Amino acid sequence: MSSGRTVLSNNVAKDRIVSKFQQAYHADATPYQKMNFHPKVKAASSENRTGTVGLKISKAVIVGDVSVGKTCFVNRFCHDLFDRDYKATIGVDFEVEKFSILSTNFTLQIWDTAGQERFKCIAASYYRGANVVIVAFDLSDEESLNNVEKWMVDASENANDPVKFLVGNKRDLLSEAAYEDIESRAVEKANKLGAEFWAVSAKNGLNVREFFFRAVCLTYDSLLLNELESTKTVSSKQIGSNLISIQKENTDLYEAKNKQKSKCCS
Ligand SMILES: Nc1nc2c(ncn2[C@@H]2O[C@H](COP(=O)(O)OP(=O)(O)OP(=O)(O)O)[C@@H](O)[C@H]2O)c(=O)[nH]1
Repeated sequence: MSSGRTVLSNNVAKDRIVSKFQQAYHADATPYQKMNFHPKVKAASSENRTGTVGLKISKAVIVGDVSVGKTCFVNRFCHDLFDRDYKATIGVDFEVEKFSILSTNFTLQIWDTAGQERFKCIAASYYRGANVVIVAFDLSDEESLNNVEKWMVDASENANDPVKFLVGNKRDLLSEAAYEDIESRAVEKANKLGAEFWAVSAKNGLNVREFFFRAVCLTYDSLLLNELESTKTVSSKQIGSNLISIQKENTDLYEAKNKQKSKCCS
C-alpha cells in the first residue's frame, strides 16, 4: 500500500472502501449483467456471515503483449504513480491490495506478468488458481488486440472459474474518432472471449480505480455466493473396500436455526 494514504483500524485504506456495486464500463460488452450485489451477499455481509471469503486471499493475474502497459496500470492503481520509461517485467511481480467490501475485508493479490516470450514459462506458472484474469492490450496498437485470444486461453486454462476482463490501455493516446474505431473491434473481441471490456489510461488514471473496484465487486459477489450456496458438503470415507459418502448440512452461513442433524447415506 502506498504511504500517505489514510489507513483505517482494520488495515484498509480509506480509498479502498467499496460500498456500492461498481457498474460495467460498457453495458454491451460484458457477460456480467448483474447491477448490484446479490441480496444474499448483502444480507450475509451485513450479518458477518462471510465464511472464508474475508479470510482468503483472492488472486488476479494480468497478461498481455510486451509494453502494453501492464506494470503501469497496476502501479497507477496501487501507488498512484506513472513511469514513462519502459522497464521490462522480469518473470512476474505482485502487489497486495486490501479492500473493505460491504464492511468485509477482502484481499486481492495482483500478479503482473511479463509480456516477453522468453519469460512466458515463468509467468504461466503463476496463472494457477486465479480468480480474476485481466488480458491487457494497447488501444493504439492493433497487433496487441489481435493477440488477446491466446493470452486469454493460456491464462484461463488453470484459473479458478475466473472473472474475465479485456482491458485496452493508453486511451490518452487516441482521439475520439480513433478510439471509436478500435472500440468496436475490442467489444467484438471481448464478447467472443466472454470477457468484460474496459478502456483505461495508466498515464492519466482514467477508469483505473473504477476497473479494480468492478473486479473486486464481481469477485467478492461470486465467491461469497458460491460459499453461501454450498450448504451441503459431501465428504467421503474409505471403510474397508467401501467408499462411504457422508452428507452433512453445513448451514453455518445460513440461518443457524434451520440446522438439522447430519444424515448418512451410502
Ligand atoms: N501514453 C501512455 N503510455 C503508457 C501508458 N501505460 C504505459 N505506458 C508506457 O508504455 C510503456 C510500457 O509500459 P509497461 O507498463 O512497462 O508495459 P508492460 O506491459 O508491463 O511491459 P512488459 O513488462 O514488458 O510486459 C512505458 O514506456 C510506459 O510509460 C498509458 O496509459 N499511456
